[in-house]
Amino acid sequence: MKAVHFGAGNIGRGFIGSLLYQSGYETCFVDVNSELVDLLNEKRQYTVQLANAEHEQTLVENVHAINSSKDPSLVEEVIASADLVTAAVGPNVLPLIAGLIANGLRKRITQSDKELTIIACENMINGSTLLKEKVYELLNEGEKIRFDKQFSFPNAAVDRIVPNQTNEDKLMVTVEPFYEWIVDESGIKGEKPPINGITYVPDLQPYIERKLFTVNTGHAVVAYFGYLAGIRSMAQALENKEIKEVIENVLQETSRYLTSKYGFDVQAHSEYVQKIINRFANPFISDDTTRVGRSPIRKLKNNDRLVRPATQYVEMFGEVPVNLAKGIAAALSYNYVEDPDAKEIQEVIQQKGIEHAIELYTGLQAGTDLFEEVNRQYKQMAKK
Ligand SMILES: NC(=O)c1ccc[n+]([C@@H]2O[C@H](COP(=O)([O-])OP(=O)(O)OC[C@H]3O[C@@H](n4cnc5c(N)ncnc54)[C@H](O)[C@@H]3O)[C@@H](O)[C@H]2O)c1
Ligand SMILES: O=P(O)(O)OC[C@@H](O)[C@@H](O)[C@H](O)[C@H](O)CO
Repeated sequence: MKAVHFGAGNIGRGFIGSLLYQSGYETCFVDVNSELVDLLNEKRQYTVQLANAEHEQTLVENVHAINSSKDPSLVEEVIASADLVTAAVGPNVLPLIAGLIANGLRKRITQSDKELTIIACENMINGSTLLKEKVYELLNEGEKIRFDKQFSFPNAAVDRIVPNQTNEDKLMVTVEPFYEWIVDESGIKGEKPPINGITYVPDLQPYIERKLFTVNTGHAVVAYFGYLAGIRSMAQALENKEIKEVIENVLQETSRYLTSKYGFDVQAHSEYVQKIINRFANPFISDDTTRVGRSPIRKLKNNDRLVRPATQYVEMFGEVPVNLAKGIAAALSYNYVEDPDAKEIQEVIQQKGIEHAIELYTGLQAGTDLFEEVNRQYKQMAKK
């Protein structure tokens, strides 16, 4: 079986590539990083190391790579004959790979009527749907009808902490032992991709919200408060009593929303939350607050990990989640100059004021209780 995976980065090699290999796939990575592509083609294998006391290592074999900036037509060819296409490039990059996927699928329909599943493995709600929309924007009406018959873009939730890598071996990836890959099975055309480790569910919404509004909400809050406290290590940030308290309070709010909305068992959910906080503190993993806090404009969007659970909470309980509001204020305060999003937010705040920035980045309306709470918390933080 042949898989094409866009993005040979942390999660691409450390999680998706590894599971694909264990499931019998030969994987072609597609990336724009020449160094990575060349190394993958030279070695044809890489090591995944677990961040635990044993530092267990496994070899991932049967891999090669294509540089899509140099050889786009090769990418289209491999898509035409693939058994699976996956991507983990970041939500903002999905539109940039849509053209290659559209052309690869166009080529495929001239060669066979075999179905194909395309899965975006990004930290966002409806990632594959976004990718599909971007692909379909490039099609004519006839192609859309044909694509609908043959291709599916099921949404997914992926969970495994893979920090930025500092290993001497540039292909080796250190990953946490835990992983979860949940895929929406409704609408898959043909056979569900046989991947050991995927859990197929009939409705992804509870799972993606549970993951994004627990793992990623909690992670982002620790990252922003950690950075603001001058701490660069995620594990160290969690040793700070105030930050630990903030994350616990924030996750109590998201837990109240998630258990009420989806009926998750309260005790089981509380264990899930505790397990996640322990994962963040894994002493064998070295993760940076600036990786976890990266791209705050994306993270502040109204359907992402901070604002979405907050607005849902207001809608469901008629109360303002003050801790989530504090997390949003911390994201707006994040002033790491090497992050282009953080830099832009700080410039907008300086030039146009915090009220303008809250409206612009979160979509919250001035005058609403949530907006005013974020504004109040931001100003309180700025005084410190
Ligand atoms: N690292 C994690 O812990 C983790 C866990 C779950 C989900 N994710 C999600 O996976 C996605 C990737 O995250 P990551 O941490 O692996 O990032 P990363 O930066 O390590 O990897 C992204 C890769 O995509 C490549 N890329 C960029 N533009 C491209 C293009 N046009 N075509 C092909 N490749 C391109 C980059 O060169 C890089 O190798 C993000 O959406 C992230 O939220 C990450
Ligand atoms: O990848 P991002 O920027 O959306 O979020 C940063 C981290 O929270 C994220 O990469 C986690 O490590 C991952 O989602 C764990 O499953």
